[in-house]
Amino acid sequence: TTTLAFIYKDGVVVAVDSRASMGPYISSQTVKKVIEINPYLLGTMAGGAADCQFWQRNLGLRCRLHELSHKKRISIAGASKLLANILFSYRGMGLSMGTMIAGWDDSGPNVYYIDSDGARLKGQRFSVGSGSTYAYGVLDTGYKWDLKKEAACELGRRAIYHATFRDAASGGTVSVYHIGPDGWEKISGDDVNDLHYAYYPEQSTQQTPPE
Ligand SMILES: CC1=C(C(=O)N[C@H](C)C(=O)N[C@@H](Cc2c[nH]c3ccccc23)C(=O)N[C@@H](CC2CCCCC2)C(=O)[C@H](C)CO)Cc2ccccc21
Repeated sequence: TTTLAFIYKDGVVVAVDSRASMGPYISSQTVKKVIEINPYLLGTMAGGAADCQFWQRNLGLRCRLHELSHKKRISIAGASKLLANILFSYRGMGLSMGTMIAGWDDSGPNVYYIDSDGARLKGQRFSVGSGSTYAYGVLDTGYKWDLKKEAACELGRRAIYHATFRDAASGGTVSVYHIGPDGWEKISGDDVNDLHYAYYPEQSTQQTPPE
């Protein structure tokens, strides 16, 4: 898996791949690794599939209960704390999760990294999963705080693409989301093979060979 999220001047970019694996076997090329907790909050998933899916859904339920009892949407800090506390309570019991909680609240764009060891970090750029080292190489090289929205989304897309090229446990499609003051929107979903030939047209067999 390769997932990433970063904040910049105009919001938050979240990008993920869609491969699930069981050892060397690719068990799926079409899994969703972004959970839409509410219109302003996204969660990303890496690690044990069942653990991620169960606890992120549980987080969504608890965020909704918070909203109903406080008549106000939960902050990103608050949502990430709910998840961090429950994972901490299960520490040492075998959960395996590396997730990011990203969104826009009164304090603007926010992203937190939370994992099953009990870590909870607020930050500007994170990448989580087996392909994260490759993604960081692209992300850290191309990042600027005042990127335009188009360029920010393309940076996220390219970082995940390059990770899927090198990491056998990442692949399928690259999904890119953007979170702004009006909430999240899905920007794109591209098959990594299409992206490959878009980035390296000279390798495509479709074109006429050079003279
Ligand atoms: C086929 C399949 C799933 C699957 O292959 N499950 C296996 C057992 C699983 O958990 N795979 C993990 C890797 C793994 C296997 N055993 C483990 C024990 C501990 C920790 C990790 C693992 C995985 O693909 N993880 C993904 C993220 C997942 C993908 C599925 C959606 C939720 C996030 C990754 O982190 C990368 C592929 C790198 O492992 C999960 C799933 C959900 C929905 C629809 C289909 C599937």
